[in-house]
Amino acid sequence: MTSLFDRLKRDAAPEWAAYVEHPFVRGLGDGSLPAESFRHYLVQDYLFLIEFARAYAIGVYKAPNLMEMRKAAAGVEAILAETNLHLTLCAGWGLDAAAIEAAPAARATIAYTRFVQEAGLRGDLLDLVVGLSPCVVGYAEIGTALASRAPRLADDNHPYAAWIREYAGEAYQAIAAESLDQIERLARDYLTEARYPRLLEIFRQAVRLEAEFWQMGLTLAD
Ligand SMILES: Cc1ncc(CO)c(N)n1
Repeated sequence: MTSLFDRLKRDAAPEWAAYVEHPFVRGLGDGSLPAESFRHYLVQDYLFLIEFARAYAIGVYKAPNLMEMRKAAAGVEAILAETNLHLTLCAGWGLDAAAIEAAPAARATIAYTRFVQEAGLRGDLLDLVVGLSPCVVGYAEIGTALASRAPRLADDNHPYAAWIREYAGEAYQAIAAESLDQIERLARDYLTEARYPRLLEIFRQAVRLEAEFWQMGLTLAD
């Protein structure tokens, strides 16, 4: 049987392609992305991760049992740990945590984080994890694709090597695999055909908001 995640991805195929093959992603891969766009994106992504961790934390509250509660808590930890990459890269540009946190959130950042928080508050844990899945699973897919394609990644001349290595790396791939397991586990207990269209709508919107996040970085939008 098709997994819930594969079904969602197939039913939102055009939106998924627009996300994982966005021009920003192409620029990351071949190194042609303007440094200014990457910096704007990364500062916003730091702000994103703080609010995204808050969305994950809703999963701790919504967990139907202790095992799911522990998994959700580990998810919060993993998202918060991801900010270390951002702090390392930002330190190279003379930006510390206080400076990044003082930056105003862009509308794309607010739209995406508030959308997933609200989907989780309104629904159950399955609604929440479906809304969170394009993030972790998508970046794992993008990281793997870029690492296999990117020229010059082996030497350190590639301007975005650290970013690509982080998301292609074993630790991040393991987090994405956990996330997929969690969706399928919850689907077994809570998925009905009647609620599938609503889950697809949450998924589709989250994927669109991911593409808009890249677009915000590319165009330096506030
Ligand atoms: C916008 C966005 N989506 C996904 C991830 C992966 O955690 C991230 N860091 N930022």
